[in-house]
Amino acid sequence: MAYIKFDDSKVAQFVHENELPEMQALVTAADQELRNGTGAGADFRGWLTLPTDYDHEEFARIQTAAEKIKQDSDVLVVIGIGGSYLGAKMAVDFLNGSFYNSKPKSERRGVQVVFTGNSLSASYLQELQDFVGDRDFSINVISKSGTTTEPSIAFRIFKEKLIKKYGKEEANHRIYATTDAKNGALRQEVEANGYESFIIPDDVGGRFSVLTPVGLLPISATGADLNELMHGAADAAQNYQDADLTKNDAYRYAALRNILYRKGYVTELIENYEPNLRMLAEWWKQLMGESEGKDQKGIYPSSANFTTDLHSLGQYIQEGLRNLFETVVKVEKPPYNVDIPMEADNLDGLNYLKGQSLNEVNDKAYEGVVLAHNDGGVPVLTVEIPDESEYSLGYLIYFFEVAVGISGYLNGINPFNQPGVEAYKQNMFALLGKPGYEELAAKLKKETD
Ligand SMILES: O=P(O)(O)OC[C@H]1O[C@H](O)[C@H](O)[C@@H](O)[C@@H]1O
Repeated sequence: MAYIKFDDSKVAQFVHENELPEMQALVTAADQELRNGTGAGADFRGWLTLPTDYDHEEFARIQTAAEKIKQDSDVLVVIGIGGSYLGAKMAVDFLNGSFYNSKPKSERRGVQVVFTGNSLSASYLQELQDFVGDRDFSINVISKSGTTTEPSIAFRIFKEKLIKKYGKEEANHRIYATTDAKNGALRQEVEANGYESFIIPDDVGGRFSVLTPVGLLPISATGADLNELMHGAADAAQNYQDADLTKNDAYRYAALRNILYRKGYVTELIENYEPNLRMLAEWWKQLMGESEGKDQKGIYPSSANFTTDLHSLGQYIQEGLRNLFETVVKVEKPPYNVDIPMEADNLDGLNYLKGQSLNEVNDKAYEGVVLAHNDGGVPVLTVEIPDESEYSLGYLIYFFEVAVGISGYLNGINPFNQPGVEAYKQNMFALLGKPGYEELAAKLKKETD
């Protein structure tokens, strides 16, 4: 029995029975490109074997660092953007629920973990500084390139606060840097100041890096079990190796989304029924969007959070432009369940729910939505995980990572680069007067005059 249950029965009416078998030859070719390194971007496949092939000494050092942070800090300020933010935030929320940071210390397994450096909002930065206040804190600054503007600015601000509070020497012991082994400004700062540092492997791109120190230190600071997380990913790596579409659900997912894409279903909505999975969608959107949106093609990855968004986007999904398909990430057994109280006067008429728990009501909502959206012309895929454990999260991460690798090759692109994200940065640097950008600045000035 598969650990993740992948249900594609609700795309059956949109996909002819020949279509999936017809994809097999292409999937087999994509699998070979991915496994043998003959496809584009082959230098960035480190995530494929990462769940078993990682630096165990560093892994232990991460856990030691997390213990130290738990001893000497109330808050860990995690600074990063894109792949150096989304995976960590997604995992922290997934594993600890919606109110982790608000819980009293005695009810938390770790320190409060807050995130910044993921926008250029002065207000957010100020509010976060106020939130940290006079309490003890440490910083985990994360940047693969070590040169990204948003985290660099946030780091300067929180570093200043840290130095003011503790003095330079103690501050240096409270900064944990996760970056490239050799390159980038952050690595230089590590060398100069002796921060404890962790390495983002060269062959793992940012959006595939959640199981590297990028995600592991923030996750560990909340007290979550890193071994179980890696164990889940390792089992997934083992179980999603067969190129046979009847045996590999991650590959089947990749094939089906390409079949749907070619029929005009060009937008995929990732959906959940649990608010602490909201950031899973944000992580997934970078994974899919940066991997697949290139060469003027690719599925547009979007999201909806249910049942919340049934009351906002539901109308569009049901009856709007028919270019959508849905992928639901469903949790079979969420961590909690709640009974709905019965009232003698039944003024709100809810007593018909007698004997049904809130999780059962949520499940019925899911079933009702799938049927309605299917009737409305929307194909629905479901990826069901048993629970919200570390093991399940590791498994799920790997499911989507391997799926996007195959999916990208099926669509004839390099799933592992992201050339397009540089375009705006050049303009921004020129407009801000960064040295080396004088020529572009003059050109932009002419265009805007
Ligand atoms: O980790 P960093 O080098 O700071 O990069 C953070 C992010 O910024 C970029 O713009 C890339 O598009 C992302 O792939 C990356 O995850």
